[in-house]
Amino acid sequence: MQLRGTSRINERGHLEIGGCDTVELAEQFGTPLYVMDEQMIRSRMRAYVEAFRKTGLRFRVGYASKAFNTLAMCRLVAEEGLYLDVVSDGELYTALKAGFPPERIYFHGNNKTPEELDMGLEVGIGWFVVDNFTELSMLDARACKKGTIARILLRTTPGVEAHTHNYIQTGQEDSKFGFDLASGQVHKAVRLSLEAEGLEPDGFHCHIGSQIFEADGFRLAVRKLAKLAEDCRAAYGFRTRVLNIGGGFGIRYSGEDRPLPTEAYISAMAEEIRTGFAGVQPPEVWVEPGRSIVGEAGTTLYRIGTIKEVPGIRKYVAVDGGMNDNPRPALYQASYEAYLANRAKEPPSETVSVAGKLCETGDMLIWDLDLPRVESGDLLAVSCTGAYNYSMANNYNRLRRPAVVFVRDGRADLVVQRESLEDLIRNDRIPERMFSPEPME
Ligand SMILES: Cc1ncc(COP(=O)(O)O)c(C=O)c1O
Ligand SMILES: N[C@@H](CCCC[NH3+])C(=O)O
Repeated sequence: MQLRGTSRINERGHLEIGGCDTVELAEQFGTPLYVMDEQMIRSRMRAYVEAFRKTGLRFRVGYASKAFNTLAMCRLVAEEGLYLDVVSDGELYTALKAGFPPERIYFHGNNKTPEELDMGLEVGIGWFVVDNFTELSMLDARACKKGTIARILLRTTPGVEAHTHNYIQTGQEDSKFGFDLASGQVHKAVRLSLEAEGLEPDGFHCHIGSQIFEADGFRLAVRKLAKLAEDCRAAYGFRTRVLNIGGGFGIRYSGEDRPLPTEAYISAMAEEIRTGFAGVQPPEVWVEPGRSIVGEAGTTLYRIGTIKEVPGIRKYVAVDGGMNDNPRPALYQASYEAYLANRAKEPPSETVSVAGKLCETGDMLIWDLDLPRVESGDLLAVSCTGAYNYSMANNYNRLRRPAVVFVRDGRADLVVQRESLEDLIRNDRIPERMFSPEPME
């Protein structure tokens, strides 16, 4: 059992997070419940800032809010002084409602709608990360119409694709995101944005993948962008002020995962920046981690309900949530670790598989998990659910999305209320014609 952040096992043999007994949290807030270790989130953010400070480079750390975006989370990011990456009007709206300074927000996405561009311009966000030529001209036109100038980064597809354990160099990258580097698309984008009256290009962005465990892919991406920056300086006199290397830093979901320490990723990038910009002022370097800020700080508490044994084959224990609150196992075959929060000191004595409660055979959260003898009513804690769980949760089977609490120093604060049955039908309408007096056949 790996205890992360402020997690520990208390005298009662219960899992405790942020000084709060999880058995009590489950009683107070119900289950399923997302528990977020606030101190751990903050220290993950500070780890990036510290790692960059040591490099001596100018830098910015952004938080990719797609990983977990709520009012309280945006407020926390604001307090920590980070930038915020949003990809929709919904994420932007949440940030603004949380009082996040718009000038520290930047807008991603491969198909921002005209309304989203207008919203960003209206509230004065810091940057748009322009993804394609359609967006380039649309943003220019809309900025001109408003009599303003939009600062932009150009999203590039550098031809580096990183996966958990390795990276590949691709030629003409087949991706829906960004301007392709190999074919020269990005050069055309630089020229167009320099000519555009409503745009001010500040630099480049790339994102090479997610859950990455080595620095080589990031090194190569920096080398490619440094070369691009030099080519654009030589060709158009364009000075790259910002290089955003994206997110994707891996975390440890289970024993096999071996992420590098944050400092190792950042110092590797910094080395490439210094080499790539030798003799000239290096740009400000940005990263935008999501998963590695919140992933390991989240734990989901489930109540175990039914138990079914298929003799000689497998024992299924079912929890009161499933692929609606954590779609990652079903979507990506993601694996998770879990333990009994109410009997955390007991050694494992059986192997079970954890099923969700949804009407899908694929609704399995964990296969072959070693636990003490499980009983109905036990509390299961699944760790590392802070990223892409709440944010990807849905109402399949009309299940209600769980509540979220932030825990810290023995305090538990409800930051997202559990959905109610009423919430589920709030936006439903029955057409008037269905109220017709004629009897239904
Ligand atoms: C453009 C961009 N930036 C940042 C991220 C965050 O990635 P991660 O959560 O793996 O750090 C993503 C998601 O993969 C992304 O698409
Ligand atoms: N949602 C994915 C990652 C995609 C990140 C967005 N580019 C996950 O849960 O791992």
